[in-house]
Amino acid sequence: MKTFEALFAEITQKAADRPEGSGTVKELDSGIHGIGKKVVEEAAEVWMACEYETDDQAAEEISQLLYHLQVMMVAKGLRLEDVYKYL
Ligand SMILES: N=c1c2ncn([C@@H]3O[C@H](COP(=O)(O)OP(=O)(O)OP(=O)(O)O)[C@@H](O)[C@H]3O)c2ncn1[C@@H]1O[C@H](COP(=O)(O)O)[C@@H](O)[C@H]1O
Repeated sequence: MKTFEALFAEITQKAADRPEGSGTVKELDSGIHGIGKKVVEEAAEVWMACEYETDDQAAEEISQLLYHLQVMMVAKGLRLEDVYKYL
């Protein structure tokens, strides 16, 4: 099972290697504005899933929100420690 840290490392590597067909590369290329829209969209989907859908659907939406937040972190050049220090 993938962890938060492992996903962040994978996304960071994708940003460096820019492999063909990577959704992460495409999203990074949409810029802060484009990534921000995905973050807001997924946050709304988390809310709706938690309110009206199953626990598993809610968990899936939460995983997608975490992914888009990580893409935003990579786009901004933020490291995990930059965020963890506020937890
Ligand atoms: N965990 C994720 C992940 N979660 C969400 N997403 C993206 O977020 C989208 C979810 O959006 P929705 O379900 O709302 O569907 P949608 O709005 O129709 O999606 P789009 O049309 O906007 O792409 C998915 O289509 C993916 O594009 C993810 N994309 C990639 N990952 C992981 O990131 C890693 C790198 O992925 P690639 O860069 O694609 O190789 C891999 O481990 C992947 O499993």
